[in-house]
Amino acid sequence: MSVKAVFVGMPGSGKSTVGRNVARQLGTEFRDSDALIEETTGRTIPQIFEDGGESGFRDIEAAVIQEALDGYDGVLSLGGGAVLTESTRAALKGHPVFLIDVAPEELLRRVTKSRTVRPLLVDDPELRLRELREQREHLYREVARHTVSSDETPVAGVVAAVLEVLA
Ligand SMILES: Nc1ncnc2c1ncn2[C@@H]1O[C@H](COP(=O)(O)OP(=O)(O)O)[C@@H](O)[C@H]1O
Ligand SMILES: O=C(O)C1=C[C@@H](OP(=O)(O)O)[C@@H](O)[C@H](O)C1
Ligand SMILES: [Mg+2]
Repeated sequence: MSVKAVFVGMPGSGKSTVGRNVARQLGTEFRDSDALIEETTGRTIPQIFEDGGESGFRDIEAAVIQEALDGYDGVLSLGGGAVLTESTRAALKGHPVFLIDVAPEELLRRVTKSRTVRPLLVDDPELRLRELREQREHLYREVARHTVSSDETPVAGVVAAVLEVLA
């Protein structure tokens, strides 16, 4: 028994949305690391960043992901920075990890429109997205077994592409 699909990629790429829909189509459980973090701590993501900074958040995130993967056979979406933690990258080895790839302009449109507060992007989303991509792109590529492009593809199309790989 092991996880059916894990989603990684930049903040705003659609991991939570696509993961939830893939799970629904497969008739399986869905977990999202950010939702699990909020459930287990009883705090919101922005509060956790305020209290413990990014490093405090990463520690909680890594622990939650380890636990979420243990004996799990559903779908799991990760937060965009989860791959920064080495133990998380190691835990993902051998699993069907999907990278959702989105061009910078479209990513900016999505995070600007989305209601989710992403503390790392609040100041200057365009600049921050560029910096985060530079830091992380190689890590996304390292952990991903499959890459699905989502630039102009509606959610249903991305979900269909994932299901085709899993079929
Ligand atoms: N393929 C897509 N096309 C258009 N908008 C999308 C697509 N996928 C996700 N979105 C939108 O982009 C925003 C960010 O999606 P979300 O699932 O929260 O991304 P992530 O979990 O990767 O940060 C949401 O408003 C969502 O509705
Ligand atoms: O990229 C990041 O470092 C983060 C992405 C967010 O998740 P999404 O990628 O689902 O937006 C959330 O985990 C937190 O705000 C930090
Ligand atoms: Mg998300």
